[in-house]
Amino acid sequence: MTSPSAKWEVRAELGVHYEIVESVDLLSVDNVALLGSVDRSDPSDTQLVLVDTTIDRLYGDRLRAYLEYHRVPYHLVSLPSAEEQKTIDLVLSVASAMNEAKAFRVRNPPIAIGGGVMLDIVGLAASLYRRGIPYIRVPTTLLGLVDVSVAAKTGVNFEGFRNRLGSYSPPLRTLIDRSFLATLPTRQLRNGMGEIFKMALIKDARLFGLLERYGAELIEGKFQDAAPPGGTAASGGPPLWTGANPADEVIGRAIQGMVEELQPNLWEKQLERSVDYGHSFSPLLEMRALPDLYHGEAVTLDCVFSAFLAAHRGLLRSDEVHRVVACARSLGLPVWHPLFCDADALGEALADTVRHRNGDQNLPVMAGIGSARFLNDVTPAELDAAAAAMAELAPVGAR
Ligand SMILES: NC(=O)c1ccc[n+]([C@@H]2O[C@H](COP(=O)([O-])OP(=O)(O)OC[C@H]3O[C@@H](n4cnc5c(N)ncnc54)[C@H](O)[C@@H]3O)[C@@H](O)[C@H]2O)c1
Ligand SMILES: O=C(CO)[C@@H](O)[C@H](O)[C@H](O)[C@H](O)COP(=O)(O)O
Ligand SMILES: [Zn+2]
Repeated sequence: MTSPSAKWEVRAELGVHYEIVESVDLLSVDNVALLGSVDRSDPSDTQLVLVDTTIDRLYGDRLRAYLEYHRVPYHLVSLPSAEEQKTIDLVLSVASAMNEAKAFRVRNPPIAIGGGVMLDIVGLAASLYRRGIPYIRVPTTLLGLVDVSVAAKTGVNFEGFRNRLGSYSPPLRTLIDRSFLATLPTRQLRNGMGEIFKMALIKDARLFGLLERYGAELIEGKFQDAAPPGGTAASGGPPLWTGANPADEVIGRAIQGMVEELQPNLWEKQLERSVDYGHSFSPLLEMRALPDLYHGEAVTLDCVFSAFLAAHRGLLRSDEVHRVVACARSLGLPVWHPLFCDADALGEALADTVRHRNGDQNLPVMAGIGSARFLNDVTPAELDAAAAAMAELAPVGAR
């Protein structure tokens, strides 16, 4: 029936809509945002809730009480969550939990509550289960709130490579509640600041100013203060924040920046992505350094290293480089690491990133504070020069 020249074509559009919604005190029994986000048209459906073990320890009792108060039959599964455990094995454990909870194709989506690791694992499992079911994200870390909250991507680490297995699978909805940050350890708050710092450097000079002025105080107050921290009195100037308080403005601007950058290029057909700033050398080096470096710390090191590359090209003045380094330090983030001074490791990391970017460097670099451009011709000599500049930041004993 078919001649050798016969040909059929299939074209389809993949429309997508999801939302990131703030809802304060999600686990209060009066707050129905959590259950209102899932289709519970049959109240006898078992609600699958996946949490990380720390969240279970800290919030498990409240969560169970919340579900029981609303008479929701539930299957609550608690999974370990650390970068070293972000593997396909845990994705399969989540798929088993979906079977146990008798998950539907669309109805009654699973709810994932935890940091970026947990959300990535559940997101990938949801994209595989029945070839894709919806899910709800509830980030509980700062990094989760400002970055994973908006992302369409899921992923797990594989054979020493970061997010080597993954999918594009946005959630149905992300619920944002910064009250979870009250229990987050200081180093994890700093870690989340790493991604906010990245966004400020390439897109939002005002956000950078807010970080310089209020960043350290926000970390100290775990982003909980309703009133502005004492920046006004301490610095003598008028307050910089314009929203209800600096915590909301910093989180809000970071999320808004992600939405603006991701929405026009959600499926990453365009591989020049400014949100890849801080993610050019770090993916491989972060994995090599495990468990020493958290993701946001590795991103910060890459941001500082790439600032030296930009300065070498005349895209950044020395006073701007100085502000970048000083701001990272004020946030308690690292500005030096031996792997970022190792030209061979840096070259290897860039080579893998070039493969990820389909053969081009597409290296985002700062062009002044708050804007970016892309380089495609960075040489090994430039990597050496930036590595040498980074080595100058080493603590005296480490030089
Ligand atoms: N999908 C995406 O596009 C995307 C975007 C950015 C980052 N990520 C991924 O996110 C991961 C990093 O996420 P992370 O920084 O949230 O780390 P994480 O998920 O490992 O969480 C950090 C630690 O904090 C604990 N924790 C979580 N919430 C807490 C709370 N409220 N109180 C006390 N402890 C709490 C966790 O149990 C964990 O021990 C990386 O694997 C990264 O690749 C994914
Ligand atoms: O780390 C991540 C995603 O894992 C985000 O912070 C970030 O904005 C970007 O999505 C990165 O550019 C990483 O992309 P990829 O290397 O995982 O493809
Ligand atoms: Zn990141």
